[in-house]
Amino acid sequence: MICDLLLTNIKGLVQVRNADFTRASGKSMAELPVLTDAFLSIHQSKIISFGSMSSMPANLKSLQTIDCNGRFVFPSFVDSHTHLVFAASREEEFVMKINGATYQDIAAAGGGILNSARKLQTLAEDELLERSLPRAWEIIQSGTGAVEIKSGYGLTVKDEIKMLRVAKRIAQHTPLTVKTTFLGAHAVPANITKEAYIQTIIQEMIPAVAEEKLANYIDVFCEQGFFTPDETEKIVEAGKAFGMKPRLHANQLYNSGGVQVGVKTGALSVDHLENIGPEEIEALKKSAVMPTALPGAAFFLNLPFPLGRAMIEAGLPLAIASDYNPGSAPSGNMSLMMALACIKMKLTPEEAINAATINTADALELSATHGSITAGKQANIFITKPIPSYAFLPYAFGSQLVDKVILNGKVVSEM
Ligand SMILES: N=CN[C@@H](CCC(=O)O)C(=O)O
Ligand SMILES: [Zn+2]
Repeated sequence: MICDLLLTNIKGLVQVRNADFTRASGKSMAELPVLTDAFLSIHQSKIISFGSMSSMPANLKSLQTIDCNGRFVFPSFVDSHTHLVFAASREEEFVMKINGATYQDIAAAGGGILNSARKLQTLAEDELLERSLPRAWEIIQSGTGAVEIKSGYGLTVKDEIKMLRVAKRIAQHTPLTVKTTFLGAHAVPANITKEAYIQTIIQEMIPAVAEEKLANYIDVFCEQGFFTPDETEKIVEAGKAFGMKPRLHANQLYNSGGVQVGVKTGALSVDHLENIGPEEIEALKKSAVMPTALPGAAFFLNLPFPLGRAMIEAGLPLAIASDYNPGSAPSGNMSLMMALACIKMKLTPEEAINAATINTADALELSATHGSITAGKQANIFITKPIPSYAFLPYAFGSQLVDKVILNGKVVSEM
């Protein structure tokens, strides 16, 4: 028996699942199967076999072997919500926030999303790619193997198309698995009424995006001051007619009806959820929508953290993603997101790991290939530095504990 790559003496092989396990919910969020003193074999970009060292076949030969003594092996993170294609950072707004301005104050002063749009509109597609690729490599090095990337800083037909083309080109220039989302309804540009902009989204942007097959999904920033639930529904239904399934920005700044419209339109996920209550939890319980917390954004904007514990105790699944963007979450580090979920939302390490791997894979329709250590799945994994336990990853917040990254069966990053 021969394989391309063999990992031996793994202290803990984390998130070992059968192929039919696709989503952790309620009490099962607390269950995290871990195999101790394990091996894992990889061939032609897939996980072929794994088990305890004592059961490793004597005739298993490999072209390359990595001794993982003292180290844990995780499935790569799946980051199901990012805006990592952008032109430039926004530290000037960071300082305004420190001095007391709210997200809404900054948006009203022409900052926020419109600030990012102005910067992006002046860039050529290749330049935007050049600026975005280092962020893609940065998240690879911190353990992410699959990522969702949204448009929404273009806000004109040509600039939204440009953003989505760049998002798709990231998949050609890196080993990341990329899913793309059209978010033309992120903000209303200054030079057009909201009504006219919604018409542009529906009549021009969605058909153009669909024509070039640039987006898997459609998203709307359903929020007071941005798009109402009725407008959200109208835009989402127009996207669905072109084969784009919905996922929504919901209940970030206010309890503004995003969760309910997500449930009504059959969204794959409703993301943010800083402002929900019992009614939203009840609505989610009657649906298959994946509630997704973005703890980095709640942290950066000093918003209330989503009621993670309450959602899990209500029997719901929960996913966590980074929201990597220049305005509300300038970090794509999923270990940090897990730490925030544990510290601020009272998730246990097991719950946080499920939320950042198997559940985000489900939210991105990647369960067949990503999100767990399962024979036949894509060999997307990372090897930690020597650490005492898997819980050390969310515990030691801010430390870089990802040592080697293996994507599609190949070592792509080594510290
Ligand atoms: N809230 C809407 N969109 C982003 C922030 C965008 C920005 O401020 O640039 C978010 O998810 O937080
Ligand atoms: Zn977002």
